[in-house]
Amino acid sequence: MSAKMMTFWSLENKETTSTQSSLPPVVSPTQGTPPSSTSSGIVTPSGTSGSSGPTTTNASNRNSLVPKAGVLIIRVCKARNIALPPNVKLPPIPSQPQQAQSDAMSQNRNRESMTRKQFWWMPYAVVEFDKNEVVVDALGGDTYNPVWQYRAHFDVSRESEVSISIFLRHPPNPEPSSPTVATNDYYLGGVKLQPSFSETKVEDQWYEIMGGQGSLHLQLAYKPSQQNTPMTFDSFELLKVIGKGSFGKVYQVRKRDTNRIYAMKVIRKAHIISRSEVTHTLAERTVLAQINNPFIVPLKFSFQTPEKLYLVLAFINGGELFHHLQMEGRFEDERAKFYTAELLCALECLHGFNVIYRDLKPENILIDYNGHIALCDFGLCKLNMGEAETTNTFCGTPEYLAPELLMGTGYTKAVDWWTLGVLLYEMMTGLPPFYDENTSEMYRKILQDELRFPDDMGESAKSLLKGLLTRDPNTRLGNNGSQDIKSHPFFASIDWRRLMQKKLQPPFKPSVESAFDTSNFDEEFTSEVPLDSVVDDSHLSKTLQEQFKGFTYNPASDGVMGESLNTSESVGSNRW
Ligand SMILES: Nc1ncnc2c1ncn2[C@@H]1O[C@H](COP(=O)(O)OP(=O)(O)OP(=O)(O)O)[C@@H](O)[C@H]1O
Repeated sequence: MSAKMMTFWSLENKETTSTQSSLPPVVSPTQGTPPSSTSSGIVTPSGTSGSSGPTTTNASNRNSLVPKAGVLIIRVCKARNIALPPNVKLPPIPSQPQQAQSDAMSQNRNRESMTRKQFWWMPYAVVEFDKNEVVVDALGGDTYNPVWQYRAHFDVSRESEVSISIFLRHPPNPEPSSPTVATNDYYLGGVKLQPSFSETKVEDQWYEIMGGQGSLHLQLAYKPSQQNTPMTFDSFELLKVIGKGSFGKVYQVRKRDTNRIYAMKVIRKAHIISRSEVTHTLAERTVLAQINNPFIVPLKFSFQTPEKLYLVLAFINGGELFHHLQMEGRFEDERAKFYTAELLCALECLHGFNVIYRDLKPENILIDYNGHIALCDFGLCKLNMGEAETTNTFCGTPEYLAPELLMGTGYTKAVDWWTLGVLLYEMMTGLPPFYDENTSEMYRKILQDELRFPDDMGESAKSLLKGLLTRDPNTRLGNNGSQDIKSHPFFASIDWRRLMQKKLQPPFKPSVESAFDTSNFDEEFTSEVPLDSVVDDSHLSKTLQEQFKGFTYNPASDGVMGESLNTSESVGSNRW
């Protein structure tokens, strides 16, 4: 595959939008008619009920039943009668030398003396709430009746499902000298549930394990925040540097009170002002805070100091798609299809909110612990793009630029379908379709060259790619709605409803040891000492500072968690 690609956007080209025909009203997700694209599964038409906002197929809509910010305490107790997937034959389990293998019943009495260990024969659980994942190793029990007795606190900033997935590690390779083959751990099933955000209720129940056998004992309790403490940098401990973008660093951090691990993106105000990027940065914050889609990285909090802006996001620890594609060269068809389908749902959701993403590329796609997609980096997205609206800003990443963007004749949401085609092509072949080391030559190829496919590519993949990589955006597949892409034969095996519920088992699960694990991130970053630099450009004028009004987002102190996508300047509080 090509080297890491840099996003750019032209400074000469001011962000402009023009409307070609009479527009449908630009609708905020919190008011009136729902966004036009409703098939993402997140937003469904609200017209029938006459309600004041979109409703959801699951409880992931933060505009309905929005809980007050607080902490959700989840205790994963134990499971019983778990079964291994058919055809899995395990080697003999070593005799039980460790104390952790003692009888499950003694766990509660004797917990402190036991250690959690990664015995391959003991299932581990991945607990997830709002894309925040905790890996829990067993304390005792056995393969079929593991005991975890683990309690985790999750920050609640919006309504989200709790998901518990149970896995078994692969037994060690009996011939250590043979090359290691990356294998997925065995998935033994899981439980998804909608927690009650009622203060008084403690849920204590056995749940049937779906996608496997047996049942799981869980306890859940929700505590709303008591105080209105503003979030500050000191609420977090910096752990590692995990990435660098054009505007600053991204850190892995630990929130001191709940112990949860997050990604913190730090942006210098002076830097974005000098590059006229304030609008984009505020757009990123607005989109992330508003959109609740299973394949988009959620924003948990944002705050600011006179010098810097801080975005606190769920930490997605399986690494960038770029990292995995680089290691493997290209992906099997099924894997490329799965990622494309999840990304299609993310883009469809953004388009439904009249947002164009504009910067799809393997570097901006993260893989979560279970192997699902999480789209990050909304620094280039464009808001308020109704169906008929065009914009002109020349921005993106050279390899992924759509022809109409290169022509400078204005472009619409359809640019995202072109980039989805480029990405699918790159995942299946290892290189973007019109790749050339010389950028000018690459632009020429994007505009003129015939689209070529390797001999071994299947007919339905070719047909989909031809559709998405159609130069004329008006006849490009997806231009009349994302459903046309979903209905393409290439996706015939995808059950879109189950995909949106994250019920399709990902074809690849990254190897992640714990929530702290950064092994899927570039050592170039993770080896760096994590320090938030002191900057002395704190003399931004009051007028300049005014531009950042509304950036701060801390549901715990704001109290209310719903907000509108179209009012980036007026939401949240201005507290710095
Ligand atoms: N939520 C997250 N979880 C884990 N890693 C993340 C997260 N957000 C960002 N990263 C890492 O940090 C890198 C840089 O983040 P991001 O792309 O948002 O920064 P940027 O400054 O906008 O970059 P660019 O210059 O590409 O626009 C990502 O490619 C990814 O590796």
